[in-house]
Amino acid sequence: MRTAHSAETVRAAERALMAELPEGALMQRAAAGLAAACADLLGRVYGSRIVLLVGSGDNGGDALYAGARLARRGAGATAVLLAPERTHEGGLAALRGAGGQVTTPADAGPALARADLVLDGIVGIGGKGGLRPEAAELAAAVRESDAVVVAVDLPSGIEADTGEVLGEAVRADATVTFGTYKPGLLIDPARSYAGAVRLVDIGLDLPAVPELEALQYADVAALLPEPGAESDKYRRGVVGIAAGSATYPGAAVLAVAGALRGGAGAVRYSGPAGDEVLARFPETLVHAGPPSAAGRVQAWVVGPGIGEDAARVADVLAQDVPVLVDADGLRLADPQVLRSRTAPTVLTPHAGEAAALLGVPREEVESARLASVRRLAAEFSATVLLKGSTTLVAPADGGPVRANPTGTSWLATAGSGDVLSGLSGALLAAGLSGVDAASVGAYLHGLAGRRAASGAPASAQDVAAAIPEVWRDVRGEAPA
Ligand SMILES: NC(=O)C1=CN([C@@H]2O[C@H](COP(=O)(O)OP(=O)(O)OC[C@H]3O[C@@H](n4cnc5c(N)ncnc54)[C@H](O)[C@@H]3O)[C@@H](O)[C@H]2O)[C@@H](O)CC1
Ligand SMILES: Nc1ncnc2c1ncn2[C@@H]1O[C@H](COP(=O)(O)OP(=O)(O)O)[C@@H](O)[C@H]1O
Ligand SMILES: [K+]
Repeated sequence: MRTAHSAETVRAAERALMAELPEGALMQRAAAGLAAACADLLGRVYGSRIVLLVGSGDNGGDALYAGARLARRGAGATAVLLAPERTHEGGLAALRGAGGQVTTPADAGPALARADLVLDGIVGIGGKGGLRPEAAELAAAVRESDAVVVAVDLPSGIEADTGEVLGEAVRADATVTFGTYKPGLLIDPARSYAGAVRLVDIGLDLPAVPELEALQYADVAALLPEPGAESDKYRRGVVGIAAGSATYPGAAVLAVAGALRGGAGAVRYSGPAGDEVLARFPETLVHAGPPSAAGRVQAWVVGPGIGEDAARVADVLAQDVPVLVDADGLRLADPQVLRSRTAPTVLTPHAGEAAALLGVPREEVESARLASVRRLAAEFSATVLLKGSTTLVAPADGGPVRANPTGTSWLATAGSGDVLSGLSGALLAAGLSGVDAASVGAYLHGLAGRRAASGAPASAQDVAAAIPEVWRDVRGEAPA
């Protein structure tokens, strides 16, 4: 599991550790890791030209000490000081001692134009609000340079705790972060400014429960359901799909397509698109009546393409089994009923649906995804999966939010959300908790999207068809 902690948590851990270490030792650990990462990226340090963007705090200090280490190995280093009178003293002395030069933002153009590598030490976890004008101009100037840009701790201008980007920010090719990931490094829009992120251990003792986490291959492999010798289709879990309408039969087909690949023992379909579902997937158990009359089901998916059929949504929500509500179902569900359910409920809105549920503009959800998903989970006492460029999953009980690391913008294709709802619903039926079903579903869905697309457009059906391959990959099994 990759874990991320807030700036406040990091500061508390730093204080505790600094009390036990000699003055400056922690910063030296950070600078050593940073310099090593830069050396890797440069390939050859001797003779390379590096520019350090140095703000007024310790983030600038890290850049200066790392620059001094690289200068001692033969790099030409120039520090651009944003606040010459408030620059980290020790760091500046070290850089000068190693033969580094100093300049001002106004005169930085020629050095930036020649640079092989730019180290962004404008601001780290001490940043507040958008970059101030001079820093913002420097961030914009870096974009014009051909140099490799390495952010110190995080790209200056992103909000460490939320992933918001308030105005101009440094666009990095790589970020070297200290002690732990910061939530903003895992959440869009900020994540897309960070490039490849490398974590440098500086010995912090961090709380076991992080603010944010991201599943990795091994975590997902451990959670995937696997039939045992005594399994039958009911023990593996039966997932019910209440989706589709005369107008949108395809949503039913796609949700069933996702569900059939999700590890449940059987898929029941309830709704008016039974013929279309059977034509494509004869293994589906199709029922014409209301969902509650469809027979035994361990979890329901309700909503994709259901049109205005509020009665079908209410019928599903009244059942005392886990329910995943998506698409039209989110609009038709009675909020009071959602809140009062005792079996697990999973809501899977995209930003527009989330905005409608919260009664705020869509842009507000998109710019503050972490706060929005937490608020939804609290307001509806449900696990909430917020779709988008970084899919986030918030548990109903306020625990750590999960950020999905596998997304791809190729998934932004009609019907791919229906596949996700079926897949996650099947995982719910197989016995995973709401948070695990939603986050494992998003993980596999993202990988399947990448696999199906491989650089060219893929349809939602292709995404569903790629799920078995990525399932095998995650479990480390070679294809038969
Ligand atoms: N505290 C520690 O022990 C360690 C800290 N480390 C580094 O120290 C950083 C935190 O240092 P600081 O607490 O000094 O804070 P920062 O250096 O992140 O930022 C604070 C400084 O930036 C300026 N600033 C704040 N918001 C700004 C904005 N919007 N635009 C322009 N300037 C802005 C402030 O005036 C202040 O001087 C970490 O991100 C990390 O890089 C590492 O060296 C590891 C050890
Ligand atoms: N820019 C993006 N980057 C990565 N994934 C995205 C992006 N935009 C959408 N997605 C994903 O694509 C899927 C689309 O789902 P949804 O919005 O419900 O569409 P539909 O209703 O057409 O199926 C979701 O899994 C979502 O997370
Ligand atoms: K920075």
